[in-house]
Amino acid sequence: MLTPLTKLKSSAKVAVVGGGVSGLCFTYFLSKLRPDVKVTLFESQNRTGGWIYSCATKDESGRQIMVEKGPRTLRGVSDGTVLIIDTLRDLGKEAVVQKIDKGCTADKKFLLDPSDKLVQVPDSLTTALKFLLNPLGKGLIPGMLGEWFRKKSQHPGQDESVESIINRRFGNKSMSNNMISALLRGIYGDDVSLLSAKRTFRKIYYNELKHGSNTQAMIDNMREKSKGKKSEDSQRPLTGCLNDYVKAFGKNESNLLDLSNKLKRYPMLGLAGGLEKFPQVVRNALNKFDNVEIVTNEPVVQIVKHDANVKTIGLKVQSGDKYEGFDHLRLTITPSKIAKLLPKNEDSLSKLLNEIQSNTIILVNYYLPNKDVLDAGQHGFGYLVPKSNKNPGKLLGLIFDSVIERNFKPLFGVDSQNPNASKKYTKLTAMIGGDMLNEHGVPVVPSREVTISAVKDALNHHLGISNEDLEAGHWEFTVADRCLPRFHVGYDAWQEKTEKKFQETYGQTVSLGGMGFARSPGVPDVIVDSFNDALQLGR
Ligand SMILES: Cc1cc2nc3c(=O)[nH]c(=O)nc-3n(C[C@H](O)[C@H](O)[C@H](O)COP(=O)(O)OP(=O)(O)OC[C@H]3O[C@@H](n4cnc5c(N)ncnc54)[C@H](O)[C@@H]3O)c2cc1C
Ligand SMILES: C=Cc1c2[nH]c(c1C)Cc1[nH]c(c(CCC(=O)O)c1C)Cc1[nH]c(c(C)c1CCC(=O)O)Cc1[nH]c(c(C)c1C=C)C2
Repeated sequence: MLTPLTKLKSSAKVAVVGGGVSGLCFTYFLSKLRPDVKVTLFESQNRTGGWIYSCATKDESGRQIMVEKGPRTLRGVSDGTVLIIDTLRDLGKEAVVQKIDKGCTADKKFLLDPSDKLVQVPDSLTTALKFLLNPLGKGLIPGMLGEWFRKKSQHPGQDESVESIINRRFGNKSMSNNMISALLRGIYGDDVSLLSAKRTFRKIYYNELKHGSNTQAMIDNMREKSKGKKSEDSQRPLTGCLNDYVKAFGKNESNLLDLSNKLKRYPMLGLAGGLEKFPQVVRNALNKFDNVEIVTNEPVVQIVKHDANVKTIGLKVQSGDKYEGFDHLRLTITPSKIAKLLPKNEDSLSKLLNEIQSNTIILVNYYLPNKDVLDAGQHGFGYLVPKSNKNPGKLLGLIFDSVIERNFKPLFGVDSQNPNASKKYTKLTAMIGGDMLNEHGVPVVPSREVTISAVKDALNHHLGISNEDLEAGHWEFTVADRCLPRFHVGYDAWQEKTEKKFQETYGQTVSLGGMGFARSPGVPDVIVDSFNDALQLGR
């Protein structure tokens, strides 16, 4: 949360709504910090983990396989990733942590050009030249050369769309229509003409606000670096959440600093057996905590607020049971889902929450045993589809899971320990829709058959995979219904207003977490947010 939280009284009772990674980690950190506090976590499904779902299934020959139906990688440069890895170490599971080496095959990202050809996102002089010669690179050089001279926003400090700031800074529409639209689709599943620059493109936004241009920001930062003593990473003290984490749990600071610096060397990390290993490990630990109760298969349907002289808050669940006497309620579900829980007389708060809708993403997994149908030149992390592509299948992008899995290496073990390294198989995940599914603001989801057929066409056209190989594969279809909040222009202001309204209405008895209220929607970010709020409440 952006707003401060007050320390819980001794032996307080806390309710957590949502058993995704936010709710699990908030519960884990708080119940470790404060064994006197009793935490009850409510999860509507029969499993915890939320969108992190490494699904065990069988291929056409009945062989056990795992397909990711949500996230599969974590970025290396993030305090949240340090918290995840250190928690796995604490729980004796560090062996599952895997890294992707910088510059390895799986670190290559591609964009789909207007003629459905893959073009690698530049990571060298050769790939930069190829990119500039492709229509996707149109406007890049003149845009960058003239950036320093272009006018700043007429309304400094006011939010605007990513498309608006990119077109102004780079003096053309090609950048936002091509590379930028693709990159943001690959995180937010939404459109650059709607996404908030202040929230989703902070660097570009604050560079212009503070330095006048990105070029000037680069010059100023280089001057700062040459002025200041370049202290080695290893000597630079931990700051922010990691510093708090060391103090709160009595961690060895240099040990954590080493881990943080080690992780910064890797663009991505993953877990052997799937990313769901992490929420599973945390869940298993929580099952052994005396001060934690986890209630699954029980959707919370209403928050029960009492009149002013009663300081506690209650919850009603779908079965009709009521749970009373909580000193604090932690909500980790999306804003529009929170709105559904509010008492009937809170229209203004409900209206405010409903201003933020979420996009639906369809995930289609393809698995083909014993054959790698991707050409060597296509091996990489995956590809994204820019706005400039016709894109009849409404593809956001496609992840080459088998390439990632073959390139995973144990972070703490010996490199040779990856059983997939020499395996011949193809595993891909197509992500479809996002804002492209919306008709009058409401997601319209095509059938499994229509969607899989569109993905087959796309794999045939974009990657040259034969119909025979496509028909021989195993297919999975998952609708991640309203999974990603829409971070549109004005989102930061909306969050401040909503948190303030919540505190006016509920005082300190409610806090807001999860993707809608963390700095970014990624797993590391929601975990940092969970730790920070648990620390404020539990300090
Ligand atoms: C397709 C996709 C791909 C992604 N890829 C990446 C990636 O590569 N890297 C990355 O870092 N992040 C990625 N993310 C983001 C990542 O999934 C989220 O950061 C993380 O899962 C958010 O966890 P959460 O606990 O905040 O929310 P959720 O996972 O949504 O958990 C909320 C939980 O609350 C439960 N719930 C809902 N309503 C109620 C109710 N009324 N009562 C009780 N329980 C309720 C739900 O069942 C769910 O279990 C991706 C997300 C999606 C959708
Ligand atoms: C094609 C659609 C999507 C792909 N992933 C997501 C969508 C909508 C969702 C998503 N992916 C990432 C995050 C976390 C972001 C953050 O704040 O850390 C979310 C919500 C991770 C991510 N995806 C890409 C990058 C560069 C990152 C950040 C680094 C990391 O965490 O690994 C780009 C990307 N996403 C997809 C593809 C195919 C792709 C690049 C080729 C799938």
